[in-house]
Amino acid sequence: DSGSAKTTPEKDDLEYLTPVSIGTPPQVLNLDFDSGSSDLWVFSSELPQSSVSGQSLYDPSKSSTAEEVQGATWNISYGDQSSSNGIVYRDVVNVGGVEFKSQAVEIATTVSSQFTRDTNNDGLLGLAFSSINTVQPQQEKTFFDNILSNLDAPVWTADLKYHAPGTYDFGVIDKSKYTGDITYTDVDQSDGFWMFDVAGYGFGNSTFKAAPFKGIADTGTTLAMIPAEIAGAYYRQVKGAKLDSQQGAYVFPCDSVLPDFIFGVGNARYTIPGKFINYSLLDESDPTTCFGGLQPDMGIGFAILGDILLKSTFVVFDAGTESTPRLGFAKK
Ligand SMILES: Cc1ccc(-c2noc([C@H]3C[C@@H](O)CN3)n2)cc1F
Repeated sequence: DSGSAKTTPEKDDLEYLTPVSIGTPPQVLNLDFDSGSSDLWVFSSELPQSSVSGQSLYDPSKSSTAEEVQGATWNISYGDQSSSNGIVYRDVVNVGGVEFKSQAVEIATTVSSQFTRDTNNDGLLGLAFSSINTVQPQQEKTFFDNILSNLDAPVWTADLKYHAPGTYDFGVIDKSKYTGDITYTDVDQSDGFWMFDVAGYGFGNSTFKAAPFKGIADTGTTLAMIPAEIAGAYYRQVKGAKLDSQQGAYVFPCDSVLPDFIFGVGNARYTIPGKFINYSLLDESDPTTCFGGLQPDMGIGFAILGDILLKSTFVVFDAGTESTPRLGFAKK
């Protein structure tokens, strides 16, 4: 098996939404594929109307193949303190033509206000390791883990783009989506994330600094949260940049020319164009102040390499053969 699904960015590339078919007849929901978590959960007909604002709802009672997982519940919270919880069904799930007949579909009976406000986002599809799936009393597997044995290759890939649709592929590495070689690096899955070593960094007219740090590849995070001292050194190159104490984030004049940011994987070097790092207006009411795509990590012990970084490369999430997972990066 192999398949490919188009993923479309919301405004400012805040998140990328991918159509997923669930049930019989298929109910299509647009999900946020998140390599930083491991639950597939959806807005559902079980939610109170006050929690729904335009999202598509999965209704298991309308699917002839839906089966409730008796007694199972789930409860998850995300980096930004948003959260959701509910009960569990199993149903047919199809992503880009790859199908699994008894995927755990976690239906939300509660969602926090951030999700209610996110009107085009019908739920999340977790692609981190199944060890951090939140279903109790018995953990469920991610879609990737479930389809793995049927895939032509034990991989899924992310080709996210700046202000344009990209693709998530399963079971195939599409050579038309990258240039040059793929550089692979080992993954430490012990925290359930795609965690790897960034070899170092450089920006503007500075030379590359071999200063390794750990980070997770997180398609569900919009920005790139990097070690505070590196973020500080980067924004010192930007005239008028300052750490907005209220936001705990760097802002700068919107007409700033931002330097490119180079990051290393092994011996390879990849460039995040400065244009990507001029992420968005801080506030729609002030057209002169902009918000940075690179921000300091909150001292959690590892960087969170989200879409700002991932969209500058072609990324291979490889489960490996002797279950030694690895990440591959290529230019595009
Ligand atoms: C409203 C909303 C809030 C959060 C998220 C969200 N999705 O993935 C992540 C990151 C952070 C880490 O938790 C795992 N990956 N955050 C999505 C939303 F639509």
